[in-house]
Amino acid sequence: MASVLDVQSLSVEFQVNGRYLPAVTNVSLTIEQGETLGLVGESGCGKSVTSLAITRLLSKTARVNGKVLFSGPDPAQRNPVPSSGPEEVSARNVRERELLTVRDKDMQDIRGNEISMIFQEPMTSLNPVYKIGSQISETLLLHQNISPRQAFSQSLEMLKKVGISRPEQIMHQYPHQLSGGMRQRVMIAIAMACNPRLLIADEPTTALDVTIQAQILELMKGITRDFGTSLLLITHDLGVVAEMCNRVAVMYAGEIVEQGSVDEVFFNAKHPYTVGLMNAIPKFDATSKERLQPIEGNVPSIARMPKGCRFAPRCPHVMKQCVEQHPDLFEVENGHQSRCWLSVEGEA
Ligand SMILES: Nc1ncnc2c1ncn2[C@@H]1O[C@H](COP(=O)(O)OP(=O)(O)OP(=O)(O)O)[C@@H](O)[C@H]1O
Repeated sequence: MASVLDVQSLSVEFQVNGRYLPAVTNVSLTIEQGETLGLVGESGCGKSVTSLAITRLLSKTARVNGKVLFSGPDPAQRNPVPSSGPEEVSARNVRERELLTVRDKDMQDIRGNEISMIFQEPMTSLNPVYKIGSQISETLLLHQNISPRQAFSQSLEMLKKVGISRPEQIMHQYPHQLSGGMRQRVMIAIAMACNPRLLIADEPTTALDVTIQAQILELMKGITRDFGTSLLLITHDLGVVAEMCNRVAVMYAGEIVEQGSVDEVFFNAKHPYTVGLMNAIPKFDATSKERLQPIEGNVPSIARMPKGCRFAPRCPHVMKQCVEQHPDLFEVENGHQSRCWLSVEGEA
């Protein structure tokens, strides 16, 4: 079966003062059914722009190239009632569509229904003037051919699934009456209400304190597993990737610089940027006296991208070739790729 998401050579440029500047360059990635792909990198590396390009939510100043193939249920065959298990999901009749060229109306139907999104701050995504119950029901009524009464009872079920205690009362409350963690649970309920094939979560726990973060991640892991949903998890936190993901793509200055299985990339990191990110993680092991090693320097501005390797100005292993020639993504081992001249066979 085709990948749920197959992004091919995606590039995004923004028009700024009459010039087009590259925010995302030649990004290719795939996500299989039920798989979680982590997209990591420092602030400004292009993670959010990539997800907004996939969902066609970029501003009008953006120029997008490439292909975003999404394999979702054939609209004509879609089961109007959300299923509750992976078996039903895989049995759906799927059809591949290219999201950058589908009609706006079709894209609106895909968003929230077949592809859902969760963002960092739930307060900005929830509408402060509507009760929780109406906000979940609204998603169901928009995408599924059901009555308001059915939508209400399915919303209640979803609140139970995301572990909200007293769900009957919460249905009648407003977002400001809930804690941050509960609001994020509600966002997950809304995102999963229509049983999407793909969930995109952009820093979903960054605004929460650590114990709540762990609970929300655990919830997302459980619910995507139960529903058979694929997950694109955007984060700057490698600990979250280790906990949640099957595969990881590391972004730097708008490009993927390394990707592969989490084990391969974590235990056999090839790109000096990935190694730098690993060394910058605090270690809490009592015997460790190592100091944190931040990566010196900053991500280049999209207005001044280096000509060769974009990481060259910060790289501890920089060579003449790196400054002059832009490296491709080289295959290191089966499915493990690194955009570094040192990864070319014979040079490592
Ligand atoms: N509308 C826009 N116009 C011009 N530049 C933009 C626009 N949106 C994003 N950018 C630029 O694109 C680059 C990538 O931004 P993006 O938000 O994707 O980074 P990110 O990796 O998600 O960072 P963060 O973790 O801080 O959200 C940045 O340099 C950003 O300034």
